[in-house]
Amino acid sequence: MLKILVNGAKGKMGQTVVAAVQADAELELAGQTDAGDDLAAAIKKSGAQIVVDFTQPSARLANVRTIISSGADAVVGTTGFTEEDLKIIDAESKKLKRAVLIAPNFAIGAVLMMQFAAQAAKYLPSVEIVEYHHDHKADAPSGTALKTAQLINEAVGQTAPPAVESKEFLPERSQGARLGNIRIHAVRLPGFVATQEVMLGALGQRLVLRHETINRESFMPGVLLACKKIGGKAGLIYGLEKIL
Ligand SMILES: NC(=O)C1=CN([C@@H]2O[C@H](COP(=O)(O)OP(=O)(O)OC[C@H]3O[C@@H](n4cnc5c(N)ncnc54)[C@H](O)[C@@H]3O)[C@@H](O)[C@H]2O)C=CC1
Ligand SMILES: O=C(O)C1=N[C@H](C(=O)O)C[C@H](O)C1
Repeated sequence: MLKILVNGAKGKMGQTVVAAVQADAELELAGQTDAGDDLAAAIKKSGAQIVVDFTQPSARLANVRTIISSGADAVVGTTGFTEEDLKIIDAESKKLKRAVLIAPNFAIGAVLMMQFAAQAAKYLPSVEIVEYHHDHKADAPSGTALKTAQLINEAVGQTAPPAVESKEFLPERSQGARLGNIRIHAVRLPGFVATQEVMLGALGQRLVLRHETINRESFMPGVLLACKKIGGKAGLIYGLEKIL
C-alpha cells in the first residue's frame, strides 16, 4: 500500500482527498497536516511516500521544498506557481531524485477543455477566457485559466488582438487581465465550485468550450491516479495530461 500524507487536510480539498485516500484499497492514509503543523516531522514520523498538497498559493514553494527534502514525492494541486517556481522545483527535485507532479486542475474534463482550446485557437485565434469560482478562492485568475492561456499561446504563438481598444471607464480593467492577447475574466460568487468558458470568436460565429465542476469529488480520480503513477520518477511533471 502506498502511504499518503495530506497537507491542507482541514481545507475543502484536503478533506475530500482524505476521504478519497481512505476509500482506495491501494492507498493508506499515513497522516494529515495543516497550517501550523511541522510538515517535515510529520513526513518522517509517518513514513509517508507521497504528500498530497492542497494549501495556499502563498505557501506553494515552501511546502514543495519541505516535502522533497523530507524524502517524499509530491502531488500538488495548490495554485499560484510561477515559471520561476517551476524551474526551481524541477532542478531541486531532480537533484533529490524525487517526483513532483503539479496540476492546476485534476478534473479530466478540465484537462480536455484546455487541450481542445489550444487546438481550436489555431483556427479561431480571437480568444477570451471567463472563469467562475466560489467566493472563498484566494487567487485570481485561476490556475486553470492561466494554464489554458499558456497552452493556447504556446500552440498559436500569439492570438489575435481585439479589433479596437475600448476605452475603460473604471480604474480596474473591465475587459479582463491579459496574458498576451488573451483576456481573462474572473467571477467570484457563492453558488460556484469552478467553471470555465473559453470563447473563440470569428466572423459570424463563436465556439464556446465550457467545463463545469459541480463538486470536489470531480478532482479525485486525477489526484489518486497521480499518487499511483509518480513513484520512481524524478523531476517536475507539470499538468495531469503528462500522465494520462
Ligand atoms: N488543482 C486542482 O485541481 C485544484 C486546486 N485547488 C487549489 O487548491 C488550493 C486549496 O483550495 P481549497 O481546499 O479550496 O482551500 P481551503 O482554504 O479550503 O483549504 C486550504 C487549507 O490549507 C491550509 N493551509 C494554509 N496554509 C498552509 C500551510 N502553509 N501548510 C499547511 N496547510 C496550510 C488551510 O488552513 C486550509 O485548511 C487552492 O490553491 C486552490 O486553487 C482547488 C481545487 C482543485
Ligand atoms: O480554488 C478552487 O476551487 C480551484 N482552483 C483551481 C484553479 O485555480 O484553477 C482548480 C479549480 O478551478 C478549482
